[in-house]
Amino acid sequence: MPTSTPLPLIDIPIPSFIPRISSQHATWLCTSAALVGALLILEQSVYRYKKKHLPGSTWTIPIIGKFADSMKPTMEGYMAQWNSGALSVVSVFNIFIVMASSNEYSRKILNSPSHAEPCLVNSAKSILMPDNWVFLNGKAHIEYRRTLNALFTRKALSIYISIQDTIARQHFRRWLADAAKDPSPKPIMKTARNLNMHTSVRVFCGNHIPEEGLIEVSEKYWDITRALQLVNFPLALPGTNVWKAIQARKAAFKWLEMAAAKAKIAMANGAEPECMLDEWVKVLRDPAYKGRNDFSDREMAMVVFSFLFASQDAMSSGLIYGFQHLADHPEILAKIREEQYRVRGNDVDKPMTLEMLENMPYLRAFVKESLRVKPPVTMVPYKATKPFPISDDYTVPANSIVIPSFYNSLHDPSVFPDHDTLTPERWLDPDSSANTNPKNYLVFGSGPHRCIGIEYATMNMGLVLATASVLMDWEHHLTPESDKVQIIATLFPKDGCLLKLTPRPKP
Ligand code: HEM
Repeated sequence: MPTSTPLPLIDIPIPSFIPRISSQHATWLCTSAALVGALLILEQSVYRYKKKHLPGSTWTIPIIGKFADSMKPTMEGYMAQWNSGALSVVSVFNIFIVMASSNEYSRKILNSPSHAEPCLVNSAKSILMPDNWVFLNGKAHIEYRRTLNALFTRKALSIYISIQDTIARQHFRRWLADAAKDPSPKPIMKTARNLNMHTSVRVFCGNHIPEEGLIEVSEKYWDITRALQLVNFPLALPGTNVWKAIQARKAAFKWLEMAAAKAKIAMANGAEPECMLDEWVKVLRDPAYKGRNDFSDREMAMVVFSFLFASQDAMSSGLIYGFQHLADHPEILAKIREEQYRVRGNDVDKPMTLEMLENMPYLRAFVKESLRVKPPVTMVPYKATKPFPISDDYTVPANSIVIPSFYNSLHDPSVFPDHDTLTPERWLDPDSSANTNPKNYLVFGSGPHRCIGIEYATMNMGLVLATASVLMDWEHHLTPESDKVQIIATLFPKDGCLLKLTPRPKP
């Protein structure tokens, strides 16, 4: 019997300082080793079976897979993966991941709700709360989202734009005052993030949140960004990123719920809407409105929080690269300014309106192009809910993660000649390949989960950069890291974009 057969190991002379292993122990050790060995072989076999002919490592590192790479993602690493094939695979902690890099496959994933649905990073459910609308799918998601469309109508956007204008000017005054005290170039990572957070909180909640609430939400938000990394320690133990993010969400919720309650009171008292929550309550109270109208303060807070969650990092990334691109391309900045002075009639104090923005095609083309060259979101994880026949010769196994990536679509040389060059003009010619291939523009995704905040996001980027261009001059202090990308949920210049700001004389 194998259990009673003396094992060669036991016959080897053992140094006296090593405790002698009894035959029972040895059997136990051998069985365990055999079991571990069998599991490791099984792990490799399952990986190879799922991988089939797709590019990717032939073997996966036992247990952890590509965990080390995913802890410190780099653009170069992602690009190597995307360029290895239109579909390629990796495995992290035995989670089988199919990466799609071509326009065809990326769009197919985004537009196949019966086979794949968004799967935010593991930590998202504990941060956003499991009953947040962003986790809905199918019909329930479509219906919920329809009610939220009321928050992004032209009427709603015209309320938001005046708040955005006021806040951008306040921040630029502060930026210039700080630069006057210390004129050395400073990274705009933090200042641009603060501007965005301030804008979002006031657009979403108006003055229903006091200044101290705004400060608390802004300061704690970085904890949420950190917990959004693709890979994080999964348990929310005290001190971990996810735990800190949950504390930040609790603090934000306190203020957001209060704001929802105050908006309801203000609208019941006949006030005019001054922010998104007001506008939402007003729509719900309209006798002509036929949809659901029983939104609790908590549910409204969850929606507003989902918008903050979805927008803060992407908007900051877009804005920071907007400043960097303009500084590095003075000829483009000059054209933006020319358009600004013309549309504003040389009055740089004139607040921006939707009508003015509509008369600034060059600005809009620049925003679109800047987001194309450096898309804030390069990919969105989805999960295959059942076997997903994505191509003629490959079916994504059920429960795998399947990640459409946008970078190759946005840098496809056949659609965007000179794809790495920032050329706003490509959007001004209706017959350009950029305009005749709108399906390649995946900056905001595609399909049922396509970004709901597109109009608001592009309006905000345009307004901030345009207003900055007439109030300030900025010089980019180049470092060896300026053109390198760091990925903190979204893309940022590795050196944080160091700018030297000075006030710009009025025309
Ligand atoms: C430059 C800024 C932004 C970028 C690049 C961006 C990009 C994206 C992308 C790529 C998606 C996933 C789409 C998909 O799966 O097909 C998304 C979803 C979403 N975005 Fe944005 N976004 C931005 C700003 C905003 C803003 C300002 C808001 C809210 C005010 C917002 C709210 C959302 C929401 C709620 C979703 C999920 C929609 C759903 O599941 O139905 N985003 N965004």
